[in-house]
Amino acid sequence: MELRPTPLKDCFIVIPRAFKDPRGTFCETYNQQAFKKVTGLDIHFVQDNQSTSRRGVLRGLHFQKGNMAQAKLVRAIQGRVLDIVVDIRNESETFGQSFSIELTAENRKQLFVPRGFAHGFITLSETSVFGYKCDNFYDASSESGIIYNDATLALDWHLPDEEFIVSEKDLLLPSFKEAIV
Ligand SMILES: Cc1cn([C@H]2C[C@H](O)[C@@H](COP(=O)(O)OP(=O)(O)O[C@H]3O[C@H](C)C(=O)[C@H](O)[C@H]3O)O2)c(=O)[nH]c1=O
Repeated sequence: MELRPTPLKDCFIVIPRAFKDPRGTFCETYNQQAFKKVTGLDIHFVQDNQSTSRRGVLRGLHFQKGNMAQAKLVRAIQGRVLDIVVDIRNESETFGQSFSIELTAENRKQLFVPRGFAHGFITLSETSVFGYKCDNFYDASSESGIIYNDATLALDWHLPDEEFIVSEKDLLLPSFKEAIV
């Protein structure tokens, strides 16, 4: 498992080793021992999620507040997505900064998103299957988020606006400034 840093504190990229042979490819997509060895983190993931989307579907930016905040290990199981995270930890040296990365089934890249980050992704391929591990359970009452086109963050989602498919719920998300108070 390879570890690569990102510009955001405590957020990093992991790339599991792939074993290729004439049949195809095998990799351990998650191994707690290997993850702890390369990251030094003793994370106890308790919930796995999976969503399927078509090109242009933009999910996020989401986070759970307070004690129900979730660290996530996210990846593209099928297809190609642009994944974006924002550090919303007031005390962090990278507070308010964002990072984006293309996650694809082919590049096997996974992004570790620590607690205190907002997370979202847009599907760039015709379809995507997106999988992620969470270290805290879903709690609807703790859900919050940031509108995807927040002027302060000015995020680039890599597709033209007219291609975006956003849920009614996400269209009502607050601005960055409203969300972090
Ligand atoms: C997240 C979640 C949702 N649900 C139910 C609630 C809704 O009835 C339905 C769809 O939920 P939602 O529209 O919030 O799904 P996404 O827009 O994909 O949300 C996710 O998208 C971004 C990218 C994230 O990082 C979050 O993990 C998560 O919020 O699944 C559950 O039962 N358990 C869950 O953990």
